Amino acid sequence: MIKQYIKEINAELIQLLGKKIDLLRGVQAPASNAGVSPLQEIKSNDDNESDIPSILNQAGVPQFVWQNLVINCQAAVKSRLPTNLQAKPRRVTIIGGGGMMGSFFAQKLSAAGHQVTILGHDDWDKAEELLNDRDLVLICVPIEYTTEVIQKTVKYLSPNTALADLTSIKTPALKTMLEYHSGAVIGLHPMFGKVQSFLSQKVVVCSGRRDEEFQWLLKLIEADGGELIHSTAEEHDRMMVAVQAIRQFTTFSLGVFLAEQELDARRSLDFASPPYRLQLGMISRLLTQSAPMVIDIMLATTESRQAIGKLAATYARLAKLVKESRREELIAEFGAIQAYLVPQMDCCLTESHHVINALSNFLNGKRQETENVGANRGSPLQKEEGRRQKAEASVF
Ligand SMILES: O=C(O)C(=O)C[C@]1(C(=O)O)C=C[C@@H](O)C=C1
Repeated sequence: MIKQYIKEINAELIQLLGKKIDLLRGVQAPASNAGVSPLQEIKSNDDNESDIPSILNQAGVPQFVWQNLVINCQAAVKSRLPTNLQAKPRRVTIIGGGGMMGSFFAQKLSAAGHQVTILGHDDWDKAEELLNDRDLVLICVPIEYTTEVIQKTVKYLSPNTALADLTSIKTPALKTMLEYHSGAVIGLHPMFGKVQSFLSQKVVVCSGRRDEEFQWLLKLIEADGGELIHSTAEEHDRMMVAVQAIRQFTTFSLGVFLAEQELDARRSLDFASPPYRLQLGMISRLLTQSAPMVIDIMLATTESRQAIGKLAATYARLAKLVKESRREELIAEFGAIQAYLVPQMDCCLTESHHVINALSNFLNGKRQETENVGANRGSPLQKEEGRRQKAEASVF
């Protein structure tokens, strides 16, 4: 009885969500002659959202449930943007297509109807066949081999083949591609590790030559919800000092330090605040990446090596203040970064609230699961309650 009722509610919810997503897709349309797009119209009407907290309250729906729904609807709207991907199937070879990023691109390109071949490191005897007459060759090998592989690859390419690479440092790769290949060239850097789709992920695009020959590929990324960031290779590499080298060094060195201290990480998690959990999460994530890639990103440019050296000097200066208990000076340091960084980073604060909310939801789900399993091991009464909770959870 209850099961049937929940099924009906689910069906109603799904229908309504479908309606909302379709409607939002419709309002993504550009501005009409009157000059205001439907999306601008919705955004300008703040009253739309102002009564939501009280409606949620009356219905007994926690705020986070609603927030997650809103975010996921927005993601669905983006990922379902109409595309013209079916236009023309391309012949693509991915060099290094067996790695995480290479196989991600291989899967996305195949799913969009393109003919994808992989050239792995043991396949160079078949290079002639695998690289000849391609629309696109995508180089996706570790940073340390990129330049060498580009030089090896171009010998097999016709000027009609477009050449792109996905490496994390763009200046040397783009320079080598332009120097050795006379056809279309572009440098791409997907700013993510393991993901299921391009949704809300950024891909940096560094123009090389005849960008128009890559439009079908860039559209494919956008149609899957990705965001393209156009930049020169030099600007990209400068930005990577903060975005990658410094951040990875900070995470890496914290990991090294915690291991040196023989931290009982598992036990510490029993006491963990959400930010501490996230910090350990970042270390774990770093450790799933390839060690040479992480280290090569830190060593990539003179600027990144120098910046890491300066960071160490800042640590040393602040550590001295801490060691000597110079409280007022440390508070002044805090004030200085508040004044400089806070006005530039308000969106990051909001995002951190979302991440922490999502983490709390996830942990809550896990705790309920454990309690259910525990209940299954208990008395007949506890077992019955456990079964009931489990059945409810699976129906929903
Ligand atoms: O772990 C992640 O999700 C990452 O974003 C990985 C990450 C990064 O650390 O910035 C690693 C290397 C790539 O060049 C891009 C992204």
